[in-house]
Amino acid sequence: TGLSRPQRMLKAVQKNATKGDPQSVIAAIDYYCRHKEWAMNVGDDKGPILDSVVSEVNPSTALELGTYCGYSTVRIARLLSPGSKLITVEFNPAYAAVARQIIAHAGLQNKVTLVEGGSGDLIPKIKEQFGITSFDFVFLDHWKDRYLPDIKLLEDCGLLKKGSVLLADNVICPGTPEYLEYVRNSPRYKSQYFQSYLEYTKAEDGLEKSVFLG
Ligand SMILES: C[S@@+](CC[C@H](N)C(=O)[O-])C[C@H]1O[C@@H](n2cnc3c(N)ncnc32)[C@H](O)[C@@H]1O
Ligand SMILES: O=C(c1ccccc1)c1ccc(O)c(O)c1[N+](=O)[O-]
Ligand SMILES: [Mg+2]
Repeated sequence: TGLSRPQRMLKAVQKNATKGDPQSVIAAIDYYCRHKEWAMNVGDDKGPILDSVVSEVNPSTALELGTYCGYSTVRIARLLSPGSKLITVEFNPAYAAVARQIIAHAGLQNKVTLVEGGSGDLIPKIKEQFGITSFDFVFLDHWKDRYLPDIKLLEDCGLLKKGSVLLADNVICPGTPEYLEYVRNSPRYKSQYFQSYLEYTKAEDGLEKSVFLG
């Protein structure tokens, strides 16, 4: 049956992107997904919004839930200051294998720790395994029904502090109604919606930025 979609994406990166150049990796993936075959990367409409929030927060510690092929991992890691760390979580081993190669092609492997496993299993182990006391920034982009349970888990594990920023993809399409209701009505969060488009399409989608108030 040949190569998988992630493997075809990896080939496009290896063919068209310059090793050690994150911007060319991002451009190669966006070109492939816009002109050859759609894939569920945050993409080049929402990507600049992600970039602006990451740059504003300038996190020392960052967490990404849902790696897939590593597109948003590269977007985030390329903006991190020296010594900052991004942990990204992916429970599909085939996707994780492709992501490692794409992250390496961008030359960002020293800034990124890719953990294979489920977010629900990993989050409670983060403090002991990585010596991280809290996250400055969290990008939520895994299965949409996991957003709410996982932020509650982050709260309960004491991994959020006053000022921690959560940025959630797909709050309109496919949609995350329970998560939105929670962060928009909880006194513990200050939320803001950034309207955009579902990656590589004209459908509406957007990102929700929520600041933890402690
Ligand atoms: C939309 S894709 C991630 C896209 C990526 N953030 C980007 O923008 O390039 C969602 C990914 O989350 C993974 N995933 C879903 N639920 C998960 C969970 N509970 N723990 C870890 N990975 C999960 C899926 O296997 C899939 O690769
Ligand atoms: O759920 C889908 C989906 C549903 C149906 C078919 C393909 C993808 C999706 C669509 C756009 C996203 O940005 C995204 O993060 C996801 N996801 O899987 O997490
Ligand atoms: Mg998404």
